[in-house]
Amino acid sequence: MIRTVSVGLGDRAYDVVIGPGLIDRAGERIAPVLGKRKRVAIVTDANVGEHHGERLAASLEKAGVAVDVITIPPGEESKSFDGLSELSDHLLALNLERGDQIVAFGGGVVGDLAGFAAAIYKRGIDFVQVPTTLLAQVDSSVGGKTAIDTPRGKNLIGAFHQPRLVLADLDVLATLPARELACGYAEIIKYGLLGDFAFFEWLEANVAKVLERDVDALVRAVGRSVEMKAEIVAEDEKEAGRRALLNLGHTFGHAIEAEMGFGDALKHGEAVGVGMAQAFRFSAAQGLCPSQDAVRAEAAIKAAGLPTTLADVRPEPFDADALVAHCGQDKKAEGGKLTFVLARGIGDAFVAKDVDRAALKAFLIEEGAR
Ligand SMILES: NC(=O)c1ccc[n+]([C@@H]2O[C@H](COP(=O)([O-])OP(=O)(O)OC[C@H]3O[C@@H](n4cnc5c(N)ncnc54)[C@H](O)[C@@H]3O)[C@@H](O)[C@H]2O)c1
Ligand SMILES: O=C(O)C(=O)C[C@@H](O)[C@H](O)[C@H](O)COP(=O)(O)O
Ligand SMILES: [Zn+2]
Repeated sequence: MIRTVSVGLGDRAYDVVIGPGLIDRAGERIAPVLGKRKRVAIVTDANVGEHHGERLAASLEKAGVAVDVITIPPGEESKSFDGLSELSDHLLALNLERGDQIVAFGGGVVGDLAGFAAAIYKRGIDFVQVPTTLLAQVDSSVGGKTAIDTPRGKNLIGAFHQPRLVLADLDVLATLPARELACGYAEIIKYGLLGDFAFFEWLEANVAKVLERDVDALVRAVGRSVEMKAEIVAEDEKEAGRRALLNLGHTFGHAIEAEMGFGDALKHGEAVGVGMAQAFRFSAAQGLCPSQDAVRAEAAIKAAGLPTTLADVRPEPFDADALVAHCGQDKKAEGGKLTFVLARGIGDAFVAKDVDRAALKAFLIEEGAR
């Protein structure tokens, strides 16, 4: 039942271990990647800490690891300059040394924030990811993108910093709220939409099983997602080319998130649901993709209870110019020109450079922005 996927990055290669029962034996797997002093700071949020914190700390201590725990407030708001400042101060107060490590124990918010803190603390220390949301298990814990948000946009301040090990314990998903499970599903179906039609068809048939947390379905869904991400990251770690495909739905999605102010009203996975449906509709409107593929992609995203339109996010229309301006802040933009991930069909995404701003604005107005 345990599946291990390796991220092939030479002397920085690491394993992503997926399966049930990993938290209780995490110490045995984490201790060997630690320095001489075997000391870690677990960074977690209040929800994860309450449900699973003691078990992780006990498992590490049993393996001879000295543990301190730092608990941050749950929610995207923690992925901010203020959140980073508080966390860095806490790490300094513990006097964590360069040979010590951070264990990021939580969803993508904890992973992105703690990973970024690890990248810059005393000019960089190692860290381990123990992802506890479906989204973090299939996506954010793998690949080394770490960041915080600013009011100007999503993940705009950050670093590439790869973890030493990822432990994705499927048992912890038992306590995850259904809304968060759907957010993870958005990033899972992204892999099918961007490059694996057979996986997409399997997801169409098995969406209920994944959302019911059927273990076999989770092993397959998480395993295939991580396998695809690991392969892409190993080929293009710093997003010079193909890695941008993992951004399908994110240029639209991040723009909507920024307009919504990074709160609880719209979660990242939900924004990606809308963004991917928009990427397919925009591709169809540009004559790049059959319109029946856009309809099918949207139906598959909706089947998980995810939003797919701007009106699903809020009744008040979005400002088209503001959305276009956010797209211009996107990290894929080049020479002031917009880059999007578009599709020729389901399972066949590509990177489109120099997307026309007027066409984008007209499309967003079609979509209900004003
Ligand atoms: N670095 C990357 O490659 C990458 C990829 C995708 C997303 N992200 C980022 O990840 C973030 C979203 O992550 P997320 O969706 O995991 O959200 P999250 O970290 O906010 O977690 C969602 C909620 O679930 C709770 N939670 C987590 N695990 C739980 C568990 N096992 N049981 C009960 N409650 C639990 C958390 O406390 C939180 O309230 C966004 O900031 C996004 O930008 C980064
Ligand atoms: O790992 C990647 O590469 C991704 O694009 C994965 C995305 O799901 C993730 O949300 C990522 O943080 C977005 O990256 P960004 O560079 O657009 O901030
Ligand atoms: Zn994402």
